[in-house]
Parts: sequence; C-alpha cells; structure tokens
Amino acid sequence: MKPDNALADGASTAILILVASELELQGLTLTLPSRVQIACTGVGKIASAVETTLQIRQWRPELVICAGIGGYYGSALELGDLALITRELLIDEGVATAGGFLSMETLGFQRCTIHSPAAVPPVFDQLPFAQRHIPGATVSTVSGTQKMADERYGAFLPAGICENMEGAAVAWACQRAEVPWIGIRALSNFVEERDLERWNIPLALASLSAYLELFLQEYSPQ
Ligand SMILES: O=C(O)c1cccc(C(=O)CC[C@H]2O[C@@H](n3cnc4c(=O)[nH]cnc43)[C@H](O)[C@@H]2O)c1
Repeated sequence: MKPDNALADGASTAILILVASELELQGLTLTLPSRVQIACTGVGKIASAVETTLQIRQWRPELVICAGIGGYYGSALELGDLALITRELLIDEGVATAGGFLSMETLGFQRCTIHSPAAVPPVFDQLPFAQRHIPGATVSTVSGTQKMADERYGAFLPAGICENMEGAAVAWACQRAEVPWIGIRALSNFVEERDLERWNIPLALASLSAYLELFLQEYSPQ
C-alpha cells in the first residue's frame, strides 16, 4: 500500500524545498503551489544526505532547493541578505597536519567541491536585501572562533562564503540521483567569535520567505 502522500504513478513534483530544522520549517511563511513540496531533513551532513535521498525517491522532483539560514564570512553582505549557491565545498573533511589542513581531495579520495548543473538562481530587484552568488561551505562543526573562521575562509574575502551544515550533503545526494539543485541561504549570522546576541534568525527567515515566494511565483510550476 502506498503512503497517503505518495505520488500517483507517472506524476512528478516540480520543486522540492529542503530545510534542515523544524525552526526553519515553522518560520517560513510560504504559499506552496500544488507541485511544490517542502520537507525537513534534520541538521548536519548525515541526516540531510539520507533524508534528501528518501525525499527524492518519494517525490521525484525536477529541482531541489536546499534552503535555510547560514553564516557569512565576507565583507559584502549583511544579515538578512541572501546567498545564491551553485557550488558547495566540503571544507572540513580531511587531515589536520603540522603543515596545515589536507583535504580528502588533495589526498586522492573523494571530491570536495560539488557544482550544480542548475542555472544560477535569479536576483529579484523588488526585494529589499542583497542577493549574491557565492559558494557554500559545508561543515560538521560551526566556526565559533575568529581564528577558525580566518583559517578556514581567509582566502574568500571580500565576496565571501556561506557556511552551513547541509549544503554539500544535499548536493551530493542530488547529484547521485541526477536531480538539479540550488542552495538559497539567508544570512543569520557572521562567521566570527560566537555571540548569539549578534545572530538574527527571524530576519533571515523573513527574507528567505520573501525570496522563495517570488521564486515560486516566477517559476510557477503547473
Ligand atoms: O551556538 C548556538 O547556541 C546555536 C544556536 C542556534 C543555532 C545554532 C546553529 O549552529 C544552527 C545550525 C543550523 O543553521 C545553519 N547555520 C546557520 N549559521 C551557521 C554557521 O555560521 N555555520 C554553520 N551552519 C550555520 C546550519 O546549516 C544548521 O542547519 C547554534
């Protein structure tokens, strides 16, 4: 027997929006067109990779949007601005040595960069915040010190990079399933010395909602 929400044979979902946490799912104010689904993967690489695979198998989407909040290392954007992501870097998978960090790719194991086959997401003029095409950096441990942030991302200034905990895992699962993906992250904090008073998750979720609403209108899947 099929679950209640399974698709009829031959049907497909146009867009599957994946967020990491219930906080993000509950905080988004979206009107979903009929062929758009939204689901929560859980936080981090393992939960999001597994859940993305299961969600793709269930909904057979034409596009996955990996949406959520993220941290920003850079000088061009403010909190509430949007990172439009088509390249995700596995930035902390490797070996720490006295001579510095060696990535798995450098050591001859798996690739550490996942490129999207999808077009760069659009910039919408009518939104009151900046939207920039920058890479995502997927980590297991949030950079909570300025030292770690500088070591990880010093080379990315000034355009910047968006740190998160799921992007590359979602992208990897999409790539294996041959489903195009994009990342849309609203900046909730700067990647710096941890200070929760400087985070603004409500602002980030408001601008993420505004962007996604326009995106879904623009691409109104029938
Ligand atoms: O340090 C804390 O107490 C704390 C409180 C609330 C949330 C967090 C998170 O680390 C949220 C992780 C969650 O949100 C994404 N995210 C947002 N900002 C960042 C960041 O700077 N670095 C990495 N991930 C970030 C992430 O994708 C997770 O889903 C901590």
